[in-house]
Amino acid sequence: MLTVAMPKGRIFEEAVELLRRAGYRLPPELDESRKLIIDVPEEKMRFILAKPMDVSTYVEHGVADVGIAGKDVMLEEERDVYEILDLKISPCHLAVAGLPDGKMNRIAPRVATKYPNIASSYFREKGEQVEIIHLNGSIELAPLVGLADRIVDIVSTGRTLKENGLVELEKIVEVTSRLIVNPVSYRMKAAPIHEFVERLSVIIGEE
Ligand SMILES: Nc1ncnc2c1ncn2[C@@H]1O[C@H](COP(=O)(O)OP(=O)(O)OP(=O)(O)O)[C@@H](O)[C@H]1O
Ligand SMILES: O=P(O)(O)OC[C@H]1O[C@H](OP(=O)(O)OP(=O)(O)O)[C@H](O)[C@@H]1O
Repeated sequence: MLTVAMPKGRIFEEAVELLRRAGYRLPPELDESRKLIIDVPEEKMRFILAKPMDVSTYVEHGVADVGIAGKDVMLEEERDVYEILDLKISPCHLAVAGLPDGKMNRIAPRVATKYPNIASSYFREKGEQVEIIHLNGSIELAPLVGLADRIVDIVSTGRTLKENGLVELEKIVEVTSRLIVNPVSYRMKAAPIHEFVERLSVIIGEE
């Protein structure tokens, strides 16, 4: 039995579609129900549905053998897991953004973000002193109301920035979803994990 930690939310649909294209027969229950644990005995799989930011926690602790997590989460959390495949789904990027004429007059400009670790190391490497303000969402609000001078956030279509009169200033890193594996499971369940990776690799290679 392989336990797969799946991210609820925007990655979920694409991830399930990828698995189905790889030939896994997954029941409609997976897409439709509110259950958080779904067993698929005919595929010898169990799916656990977690918040995207938490998937790597389940995999690191070994309660899931494998999981699907955004590269943004992997960079922010630095978990003890193997990242073994770029699934190339849910593409977006992390960027610094702000008001077009936003001045940075403070000694340590304020940067609002859901990604405090990524943001601090980015500015540290640039040699810029900033004050990080950790928010949980609606990051674009912060510069509009004067809470922050800049934001570090995900950009996909760019619509949220545009509709809030903000501009992208610097691209930090491209983001796609990754297949991650618990190091112990990687050894103990080598055969099913290799088969899983192989079947997904074939599908990704086709694109
Ligand atoms: N436009 C986007 N905004 C945010 N995340 C995106 C976007 N496009 C792809 N992603 C990927 O999706 C993941 C986040 O998914 P989602 O927004 O469903 O979860 P969340 O951040 O927990 O959302 P919420 O807290 O709003 O429920 C990110 O880790 C990232 O890899
Ligand atoms: O470039 P876009 O296509 O507009 O996508 C980017 C936006 O989507 C995400 O927010 P989300 O919808 O998850 O809401 P949140 O701010 O509450 O996290 C992200 O934090 C940006 O705000």
